[in-house]
Amino acid sequence: VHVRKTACQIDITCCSFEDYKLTTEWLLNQTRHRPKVAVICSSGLGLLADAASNKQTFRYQDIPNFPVSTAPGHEGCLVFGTVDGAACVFMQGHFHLYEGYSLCQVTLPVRIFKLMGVESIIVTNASGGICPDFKVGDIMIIKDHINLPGFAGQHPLCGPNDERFGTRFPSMSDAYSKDLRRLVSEVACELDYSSFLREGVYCMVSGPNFETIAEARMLLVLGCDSVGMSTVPEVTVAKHCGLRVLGLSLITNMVSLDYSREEKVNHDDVLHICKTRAKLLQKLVTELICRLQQQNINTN
Ligand SMILES: O=P(O)(O)O[C@H]1O[C@H](CO)[C@@H](O)[C@H]1O
Ligand SMILES: Nc1nc2[nH]cnc2c(=O)[nH]1
Repeated sequence: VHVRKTACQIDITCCSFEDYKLTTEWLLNQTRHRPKVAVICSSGLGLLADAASNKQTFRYQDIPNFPVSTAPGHEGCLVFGTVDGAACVFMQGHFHLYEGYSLCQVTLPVRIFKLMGVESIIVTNASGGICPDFKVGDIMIIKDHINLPGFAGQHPLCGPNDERFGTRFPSMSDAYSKDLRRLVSEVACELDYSSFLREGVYCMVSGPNFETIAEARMLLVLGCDSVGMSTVPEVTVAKHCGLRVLGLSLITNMVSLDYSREEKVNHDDVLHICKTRAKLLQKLVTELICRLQQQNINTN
């Protein structure tokens, strides 16, 4: 990992292809698992990894080049295992801009997964509901996103493009795989989740503060259904390097759009809702992985 200057002479911490390779080879030497599916577990959802068997766990601090999780509710472990025979890797906790990491560091694990042979990535997060029809505890399949930090130049693909990962100008109109969205909807219906299953647009803000009411109203006008401080960089880098992506967002609170509302969101409440809904999400994710294993979908 080294510091380099971009064209606009801002120092950013960046990884070279050799850095990614070094970490990938280190992991491949430490584990026999060869995952095809990666799951990024959000704030308070590390439990998703509990469904795996034959687990092998690495602390982020022990993995070369890996950042460490500093956000509360993020365990900071990489867990390899099998779900119904399918080899998977789970990130218990991910990284955020607000922790002070560069977007290159935030997205480093995604490229390592790609080099390890992962084909599909399931990204989960906790978010605040903007769509007035949503309720706390809903699970939103992410149909699309708005990359607000990206509009301001905080974009994980800024800087020299490495063609070994993907093209300079990737398409993002199909970032979230239609097949995976259809499959997860089917699985959710079978599990009788329809009453709290939604689909919508996730917006990333950098955080760390929650939204002002004026900001929340702006997001509603922009067409956002929920808002959070993660996911978009990982999804962008995953799509850039050809991974198939599914995004699931747990609505942990409703964002205040009204000055008369006294309730205020806080991270403890976010974590509490994650805890109460984690088992449901775990069932959905594990059932989905089983189905992927059976069907071995090849189209995007
Ligand atoms: O996106 P994840 O990390 O799931 O968590 C969400 O919840 C935290 C705020 O409570 C922020 O990190 C926000 O992004
Ligand atoms: N920005 C933002 N992130 C969240 N993560 C969980 N809830 C929220 C929210 O209301 N706003």
